[in-house]
Amino acid sequence: MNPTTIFARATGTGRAAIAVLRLSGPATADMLRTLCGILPEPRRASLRALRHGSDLLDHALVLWFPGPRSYTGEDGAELHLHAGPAVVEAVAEALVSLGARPAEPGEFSRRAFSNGRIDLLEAEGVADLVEAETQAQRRQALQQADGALSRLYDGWAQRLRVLLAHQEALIDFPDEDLPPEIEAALARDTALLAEEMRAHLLTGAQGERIRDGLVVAIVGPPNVGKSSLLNRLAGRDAAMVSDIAGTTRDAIEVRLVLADLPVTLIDTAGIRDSEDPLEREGVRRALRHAEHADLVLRVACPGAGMEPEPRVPDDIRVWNKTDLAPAPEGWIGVSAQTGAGLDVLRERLAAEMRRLTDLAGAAPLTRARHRAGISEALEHLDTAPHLDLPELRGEALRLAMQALGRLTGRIGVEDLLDTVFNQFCIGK
Ligand SMILES: Nc1nc2c(c(=O)[nH]1)N(C=O)[C@@H](CNc1ccc(C(=O)N[C@@H](CCC(=O)O)C(=O)O)cc1)CN2
Ligand SMILES: Nc1nc2c(ncn2[C@@H]2O[C@H](COP(=O)(O)OP(=O)(O)OP(=O)(O)O)[C@@H](O)[C@H]2O)c(=O)[nH]1
Ligand SMILES: [K+]
Repeated sequence: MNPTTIFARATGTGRAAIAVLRLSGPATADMLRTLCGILPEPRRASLRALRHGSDLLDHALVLWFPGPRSYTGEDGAELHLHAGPAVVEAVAEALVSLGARPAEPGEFSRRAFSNGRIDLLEAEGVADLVEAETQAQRRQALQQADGALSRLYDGWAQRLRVLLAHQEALIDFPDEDLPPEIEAALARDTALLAEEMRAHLLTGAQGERIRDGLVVAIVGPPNVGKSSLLNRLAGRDAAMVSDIAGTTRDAIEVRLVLADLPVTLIDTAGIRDSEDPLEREGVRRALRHAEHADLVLRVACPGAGMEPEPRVPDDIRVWNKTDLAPAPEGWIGVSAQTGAGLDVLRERLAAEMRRLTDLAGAAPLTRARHRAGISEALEHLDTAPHLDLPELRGEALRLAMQALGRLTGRIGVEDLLDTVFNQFCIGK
């Protein structure tokens, strides 16, 4: 059955000069002929009057992409319109009356996937590229969209295929005089592959931090200036400041970009013993945030009790209110009031964040889906050597291969496609 021809606005809906409608599907050529009179030259921007019946809709730049040399692999087109909502609406209505329907989120990329233009990992990379807000996210997304993870996983699947062939040779000729080295080599190569996967799993910590952002919690006793510090770092008055101890009850989160990386700064309730149930809950949450954060800023100041809670070595110790008294040895001295020392603190934070996201050039896994797939493959590889029967060892290798195949989408993923593509925005 022919797929329906779909269309969507590919550009944003804010006030703008140009709006791009993209089309994909077998009726594209007919629709262009109806709207423009003739088909424009392939892949060249042509200025055309768009008409529907007697109605002149717009003067637009029109691009015609005959399949399979198109993003989706189907016939496709782009209409670069004047962005007035009434213009876009008129053209959309004309397309619907010609048999097209609005696309679902991610439907263009889903068709590109179905037509073998991109695999699932590349599609996810494209989705991340569309969402990228920081330069680190852009680089990582582009790398994945360009197939870096696909090549890695395909390479592993290929090695597994060879191992499986050797394993099957052992099954088919059990009494044959296969050199005993084969069995040993198989075990060794399987273990080697498993080690590479284990190392790759570790990159997920960095990859997911780059994609989702790092969490930095600001903790310490009441009134040391945690909220003041958050406001300084955020560059705006996000959290309330007062000289009343226990001002911040629930955590306050601010998103910002530091060292090209997305970071969520969390201001937490001042940690102290309190009878007030609300404040106690605030303290409980503060401790939980500190525990789950990628980095913790431990704040203290003159006169405040120091380090009532256990301190983790990676914590950054910040001494606030240096306008009142200098910082002791081993603390970064700042004044949230005057701004003194803030640059040093930002640089230290940036350095720690770079350390937590450093990949030394490796392509990291970037999603829980990847972590789950690699973990599954790894489990099978780790089990294989402990199975007595060569048939079972072969089956374990096959299952590991399948887990990798589901990551690229090369095998058995129908059930998974909705989850992956529904996360896309419309028009992608
Ligand atoms: N106007 C516009 N800008 C865009 C896109 C688009 O579709 N339209 N893209 C959409 O995501 C991105 C560019 N990526 C693209 C990837 C493949 C093809 C494509 O048509 N590929 C064909 C033909 C290549 C060629 O002309 O030589 C192919 O690979 O066969 C187009 C865009 C970003 N910018
Ligand atoms: N002198 C001086 N006062 C500061 C500085 N930073 C904050 N303060 C003052 O210290 C008091 C407490 O500041 P907050 O930012 O509310 O402190 P907090 O740690 O968030 O307090 P809680 O929410 O109660 O835990 C306020 O009166 C601030 O104006 C500083 O660098 N120097
Ligand atoms: K306070």
